[in-house]
This record gives sequence, C-alpha cells and structure tokens, in this order.
Amino acid sequence: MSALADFQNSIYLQGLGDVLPTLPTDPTKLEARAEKVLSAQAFGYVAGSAGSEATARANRAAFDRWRIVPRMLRDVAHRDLSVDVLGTSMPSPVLLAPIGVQSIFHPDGELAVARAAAATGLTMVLSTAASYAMEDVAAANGEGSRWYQLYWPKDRDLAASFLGRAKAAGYTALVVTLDTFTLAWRPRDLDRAYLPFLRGIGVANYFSDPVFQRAIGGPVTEANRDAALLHWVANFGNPSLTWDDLAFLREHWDGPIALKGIQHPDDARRAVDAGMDGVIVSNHGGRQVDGAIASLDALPGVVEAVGDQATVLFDSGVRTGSDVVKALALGARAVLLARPYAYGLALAGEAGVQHVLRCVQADLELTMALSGISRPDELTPEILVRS
Ligand SMILES: Cc1cc2nc3c(=O)[nH]c(=O)nc-3n(C[C@H](O)[C@H](O)[C@H](O)COP(=O)(O)O)c2cc1C
Ligand SMILES: O=C(O)C(=O)c1ccccc1
Repeated sequence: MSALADFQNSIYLQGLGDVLPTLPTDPTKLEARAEKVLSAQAFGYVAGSAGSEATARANRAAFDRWRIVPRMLRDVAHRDLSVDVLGTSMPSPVLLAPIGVQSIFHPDGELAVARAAAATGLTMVLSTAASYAMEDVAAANGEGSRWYQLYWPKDRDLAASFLGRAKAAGYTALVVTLDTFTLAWRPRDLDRAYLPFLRGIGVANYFSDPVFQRAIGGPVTEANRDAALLHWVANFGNPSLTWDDLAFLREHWDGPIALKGIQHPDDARRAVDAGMDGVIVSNHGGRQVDGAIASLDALPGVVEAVGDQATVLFDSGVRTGSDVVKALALGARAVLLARPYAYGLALAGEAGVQHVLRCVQADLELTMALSGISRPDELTPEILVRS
C-alpha cells in the first residue's frame, strides 16, 4: 500500500471515532505546537537561525518565487516515488537531515528518530553531535537504512575512529558537513547563554570513543568531566581544513561521500575534482551565515556545474510536498527534511516523527500526481515558472 493510502486510512479511521488527528498536518502549526511543549531554550535552539535570520526567511521566500504548472491527462494511476541515492534505495526522495542534540527535544532523541526512519523505510543521517552513541542509534534503526554525518574534528585519529565505528555499525554513506566548524552568531541562544554541549548533551559519540578517552587519560567520569568538555570544545571543528584534506576522507571511508553546505558552483566542481560522490546544497537552514544566498537559489548553479558528475542533494527550507517537487525539478536527486521532524519528535517521540514523515510523503505523492508526474525522474525545470 502506498504511503498516501496508508496515511489517508489512518486519518479516516481516526475520524470514524470522531477523534481528530492528534498532531497538525500543517508545518507552521506543528512548529507552534512544539513551542508550547519545549523549554524556551530548546525551542530557541531549533527554531532560531544566525543573526537577523534573514537567510532562514530567504530559504522559504525562494520556494515561493517558483510556481508549479500542473499538466493534465498523463495517466498517473501508478506512482512510484522510489529513488536510488548514493547506493541506497529509498521509497521516496526524502531523507532525515542530521540534527544534533536531539535529547533536548525528547528523552529518546535519536533512538526514536531511528525507529521512525526504519518504520517508514526512509534513510536517516545521524549527526556526530548526537545525544546517543552511533552504535546505539544503529541498534534502534535495525534493518533500516542510515548514513553518518561527520563533524570533522581537529584530531585526525578521532576522525578516523568515528569513520571506522560508523562503517562497523552499518552506516553506508558519509556526509561531511563543511559549513559548521564553529557555531555562528545566534542571538536567540546567545541571549539565553544556551549551548547544549556545555551541559553534556550532544557529546555521546566523543565520550564513548577510545581515541577521545585516550586523549583525556581514560573514560569520562565526574572527576574529569569538565576537562572532557573542554577537550571537546577544542576539538569539535577545524577551521584550517582545505580542499587538499579531502584525500584523508577517501583513505578512511570506502563508501560514497557527500559534502554538505555547498553553495557555490566552483566549490561543487572542486568536490568532484577531489573524488567526492555528491554534494548537499545547504545553508544549514540559515543557521550559519546570515545574509547568505537562499539555498534554493544556489541549487540551479550547482546542478549546472556538476549535475552530470555527482549526486546533488538539497536542504534548507523544505516543509511541504510542493517544496520537494520544486527542489527536484531544479535538479536535486533528493531532499533532506530537518526542523519539521524535530518538532514531531518534541510533540510525540517516534510517533510524532512518523507522522511528519508520512505527511510530507503523502503531500508529495498527491502534489506530483495532480501535477501529472508519476516518478521523480519526470521532474524537470519545465514544470516550473517564476512567479
Ligand atoms: C537543531 C538543529 C541541529 C542541527 N544539527 C546539525 C548537525 O549536527 N549536523 C549537520 O550537518 N546539520 C545540522 N543541522 C542542519 C540540518 O541538517 C539542515 O541543514 C537544516 O536544518 C536545514 O534547514 P531547515 O531545517 O530549515 O529545513 C541542524 C539543524 C537544526 C535545526
Ligand atoms: O546547531 C546546529 O546547527 C548544528 O549543526 C550543531 C552543531 C554541533 C552540535 C549540534 C548541532
């Protein structure tokens, strides 16, 4: 049964008992509802962006400047949303973006998200800054499919250790995030003096790592906890990295690699020259460079530069099925969904994440079908006009 039929059934069955769906389907309402259950600090952390938040707004405005021109009488009775992305087959072109520190949203954090991803068949991308160790998340994800996102630490041995652990735990592709070697100027967090890591959230992969433990002289205990956190701060990111360093990744990872945070066509070309398999066009949801180009506006140039040589993925601002249609029409192979599933997690744990994933997929399937599109590879720029 398709995700759509599945979802409509569940709404219908709930309706029979005069019980309305417990969570909103509208992403804006979902965010508003999440604000009610989260602390001001946790909500500010997820909803907030860098500086004046102009780029976060621009991400959404860019979607609104494209309009779909639906086509009729195209026999869309049989729809197949499945795609192959970097060696992973997925039921629809939507992945779960890496989001760190998920236990600030729900005690089960990444474990709940891993279960929801497995239940829906979608691929999750686990952050290095997760609140649970990657082996525990892999166990929760079971037969599901998972990629690993590297925050590339200064200590090369630690980076190599992370990659070895990820491979052993069944993460099949590597996402390397380049745009966040340090957190940007984020007023909402600054004004609350809020940083989850300083409370020991988001460091599970570090504290559980043998290389990290060796560096601080043994396992993390109450006695050396502050020293461990300081070591984390000193090692989290490496601002000295250059394109030449990418050779290290190829040496330590034999699967597909995608660079996340690409916004310029020349950087995409350099990624291909360095032997990378994919790029993720992203401005980190406007959380890094305030005033940066809207992610959707950066997409066509990157696709033109490397679309025939690398897999181009997209995130930043994806909220609805029509957003996915637009990003795919502009050349993305798949998109990463981010904040909306964190809101689902905050509201109802695994069930909340499943709800969000099912909503986006059902909306996507309906929007495609009603636009005359049966399969993702039929989406081309011709279906869009500038509004
Ligand atoms: C709370 C939060 C934590 C995030 N943590 C990470 C992370 O650990 N690694 C990473 O590559 N991106 C991280 N991101 C960025 C997302 O992967 C994604 O690029 C961004 O959220 C897309 O913007 P959108 O949520 O507005 O669609 C984080 C985003 C949020 C909101
Ligand atoms: O907050 C973020 O955007 C982010 O990417 C991050 C970085 C380090 C730890 C947790 C999240």
